[in-house]
Amino acid sequence: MNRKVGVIVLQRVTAAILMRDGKVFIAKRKANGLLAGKWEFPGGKIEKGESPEECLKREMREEFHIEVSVGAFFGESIYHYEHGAIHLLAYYVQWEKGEFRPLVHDEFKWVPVAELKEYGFAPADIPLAEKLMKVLGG
Ligand SMILES: Nc1nc2c([nH]c(=O)n2[C@H]2C[C@H](O)[C@@H](COP(=O)(O)OP(=O)(O)OP(=O)(O)O)O2)c(=O)[nH]1
Ligand SMILES: [Mg+2]
Repeated sequence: MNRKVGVIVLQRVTAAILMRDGKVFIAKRKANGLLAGKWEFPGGKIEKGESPEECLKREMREEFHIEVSVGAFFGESIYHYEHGAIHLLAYYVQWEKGEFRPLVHDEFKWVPVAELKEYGFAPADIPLAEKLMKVLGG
C-alpha cells in the first residue's frame, strides 16, 4: 500500500541494485517524459497487491527482458517531485537468466561504483548512489 503522510501520498517505487564484477547496473531514462535523460537504478511503481520483490521481478522482465531473484533490502529514499512524492525502495537483485535488452530506457551501463558520481541521477537516487559508494566504493 502507498503510505499517506498527512495529506501527502507516497508512491512506492522499487529500484534494483544489480552488481556484476564490482560494477553496478544503471539505466538512462528516455529523452522525453518524466525525469528525461536521468540515470536511475531500474525498477518501477509497486502495483496494488504486489510485494516489492514481485514488483522488481516484473519490472526487470518488462524493462530489460531478464529474470532476477531479489535479495536483501539495500536502502530507501523519499523525494518530493512536482509530479508527486515517491518512496524509493532499493533491493539487491541477482541476474538469473535472459539477455539484457533495454525495452524502455535509452541506454544502460555497468559502472564501477566509485564512478557513480559522474552520472546525472534522478534526485531521489542520489542518497542511494552515495550510500553505495560509501559501502562498496573502495
Ligand atoms: N524505477 C525508478 N524510478 C525512479 C527512480 N528514481 C526516481 O526518482 N524514480 C521515479 C520516477 C517516477 O516518478 C517514479 C516511477 O518510476 P517509473 O517511471 O520507473 O515507473 P514504472 O516503471 O512503473 O513506469 P510507468 O508504468 O509509470 O510508465 O519513480 C529509480 O531509481 N528507479
Ligand atoms: Mg520503470
